[in-house]
Amino acid sequence: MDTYDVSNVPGYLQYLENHKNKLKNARALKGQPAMPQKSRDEILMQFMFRQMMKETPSACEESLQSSFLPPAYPPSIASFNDLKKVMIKSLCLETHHRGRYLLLRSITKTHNTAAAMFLVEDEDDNVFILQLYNHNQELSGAQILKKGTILLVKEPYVKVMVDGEYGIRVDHPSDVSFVPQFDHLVPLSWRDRVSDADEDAFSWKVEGSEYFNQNDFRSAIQCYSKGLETQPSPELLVILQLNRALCLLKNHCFEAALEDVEMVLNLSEKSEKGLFRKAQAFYQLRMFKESCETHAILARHYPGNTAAAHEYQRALARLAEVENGKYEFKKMILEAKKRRPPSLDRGTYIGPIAVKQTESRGRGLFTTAAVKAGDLLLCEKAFAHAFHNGDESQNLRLLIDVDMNKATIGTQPELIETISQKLYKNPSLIPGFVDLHHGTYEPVGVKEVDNKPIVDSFLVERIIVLNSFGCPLLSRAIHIHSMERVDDLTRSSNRQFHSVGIWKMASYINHSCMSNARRSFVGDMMIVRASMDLPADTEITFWYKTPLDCDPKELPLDLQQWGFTCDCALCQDTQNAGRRALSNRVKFLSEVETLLKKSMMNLRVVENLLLSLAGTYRRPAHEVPRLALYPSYLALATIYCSSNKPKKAVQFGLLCLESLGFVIKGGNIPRASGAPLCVEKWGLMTDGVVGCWMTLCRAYQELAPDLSPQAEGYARISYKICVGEDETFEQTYSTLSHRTDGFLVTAK
Ligand SMILES: C[S@@+](CC[C@H](N)C(=O)[O-])C[C@H]1O[C@@H](n2cnc3c(N)ncnc32)[C@H](O)[C@@H]1O
Repeated sequence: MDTYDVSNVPGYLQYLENHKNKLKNARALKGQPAMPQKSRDEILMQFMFRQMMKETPSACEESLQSSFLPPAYPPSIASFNDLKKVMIKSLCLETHHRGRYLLLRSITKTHNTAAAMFLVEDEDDNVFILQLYNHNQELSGAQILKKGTILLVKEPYVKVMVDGEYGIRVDHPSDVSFVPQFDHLVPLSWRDRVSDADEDAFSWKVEGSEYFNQNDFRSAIQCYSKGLETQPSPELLVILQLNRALCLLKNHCFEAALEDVEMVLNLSEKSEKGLFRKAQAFYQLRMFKESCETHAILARHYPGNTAAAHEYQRALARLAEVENGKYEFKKMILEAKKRRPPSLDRGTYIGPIAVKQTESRGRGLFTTAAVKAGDLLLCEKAFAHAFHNGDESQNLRLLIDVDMNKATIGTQPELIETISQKLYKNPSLIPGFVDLHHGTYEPVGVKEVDNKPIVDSFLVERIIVLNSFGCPLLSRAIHIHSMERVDDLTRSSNRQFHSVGIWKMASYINHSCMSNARRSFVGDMMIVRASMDLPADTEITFWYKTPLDCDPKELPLDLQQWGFTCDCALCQDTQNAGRRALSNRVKFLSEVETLLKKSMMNLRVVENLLLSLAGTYRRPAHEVPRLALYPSYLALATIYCSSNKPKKAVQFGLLCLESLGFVIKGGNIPRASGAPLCVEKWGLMTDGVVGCWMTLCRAYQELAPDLSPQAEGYARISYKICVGEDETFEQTYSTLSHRTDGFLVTAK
């Protein structure tokens, strides 16, 4: 949703086709020996040269990096004990070596491009390229793969890579493990020291702490684990377990950290560090209630621990957000502007909504109580978010997925990696994530093997394709941008974004062009508000793609990517409209748009054309919105308001809202009675609606001053629905603005 899909853009389409051809040619080599007929030195020289060339971008080289997804293959679900060792010399091309494992040692440093890539050797001294996908963040900083790192690859997949080289490709995090030097699998010739037998728990603790001080948490964890195996004294056991818990926290393995501190607290229930780390692990797992409960015990026993007291306050604030849905949105906006990535430390509020089975759209999200337009339904922290800072091409990638016939530009590869690693490190999150819609993809159905979770990165990718949202840094900025473009009639809200994320609860919302809710973003928080009054037990829908800006003939929208066709009233009506009515609609619309772009125009001619355009619709607008009309009505309302014809401004302002499906009472001039202005039914919500209400507010000032603040009130609700909050309304709109739609050009 709102991602940069370039699958049908000619240049990329060609790219996709070329890639498919390469895959076809590669498949023809299936089963042939993979080991190159070159000496070890030749391979090494060639590898280094290629990496050097990749690191020195030439002037003509495109800055956009590509990631290619091969046809999906399942992760290994074999137990290590059932696997036999295979050597490089026996590997075959385009083959998944099921029932086998490779023990490898890196002989070069890592080159982190789309994948972490390096040369490895086996015990026969044969060398080969290894590509580890979804490991870049894991293998960065102090944890970068050093020369001499030992790895075990389960059921290795050997591929002809895009550049024609041969290599082992690992996609699933659970298919590879980093083997400590002292593991019994490691041959003596690969060890720095001959034996670790004499090392005691204390030595392991010292060694672990050295790694910790270098921020190499993976190696530190290995040392502390080894120390724990050597029957340490009770004091040392607690230290090793606490130290390992800290490293696990730093390495984002929050569940394992929790297990360690529980062990400590079983031995010593008042351990200050144990309680503190437990509270931190719960916080990171977003279990704020449990975190607060642990903090309460900590505060009782250690009232002087100021760091813990500070974190307790933080956990209490999160809990309040989760329970009450009260957020300081202005503060969040400032934070989102400053923080990179804009990851906000906030809790998720789930309003009066619940997931339920629908009749024909799988599961959907429903209201559990009646709500009003503008009410907060959901304010959700991203499960994972990959941010792209618009100015740099740094983490921007072209992702080619041959299975799905899809090419996207954005941060999708980073998101696949972030989620794959998050699940691998915190397996309790797997069921909730893989419950998300994944179409026809068949998961392996095995949760763990040898006490390690199985993570399928292709399943992760498929879930991302079907459930991810492209998102701006701030929806408010997008709103401002669309209001600044006064000359653009449509003020497009059909946007595509390079940043992408997964919001699990929002993923259950189905699409309808006749949407009744709208999403907006502040950093990595998604805000979903009702865009109309909804009774209890109503299915909540929003746009995967907006129907507002498309050519009338483009309905029903192309939603093929999600595997369904929209059958809302709008799409059905367009399909039933008949060719003649549709081509007339297109013709009149184009004529009106051309006229409205001119600096001098005959407004009577425009009005007559709009009457003809309205005549192409058969059903009333409150049943089927008249999308081709609303931008022109809005333009006329603005023109009449600024040329001091408030009556006409009211007429066209109301027509604009009615064309979007609104039913408004008490707004017409002359007034039939002194009845208040009242929206009896809300229509489709687009950014322009805010300006339309503000134009009405201005026009009523002269004609019916009591209606003016009511129109402003509706502008405020509409603003809240569009940008997620109304705390910044006064910074953005004012009745004193020199613009008739109240927009403040100084809004930032
Ligand atoms: C993000 S998921 C929405 C939740 C999903 N219905 C579920 O059961 O998890 C997107 C998928 O929902 C289904 N869907 C969404 N809107 C639909 C609609 N208007 N009509 C039919 N299916 C729809 C499609 O299968 C689509 O790929």
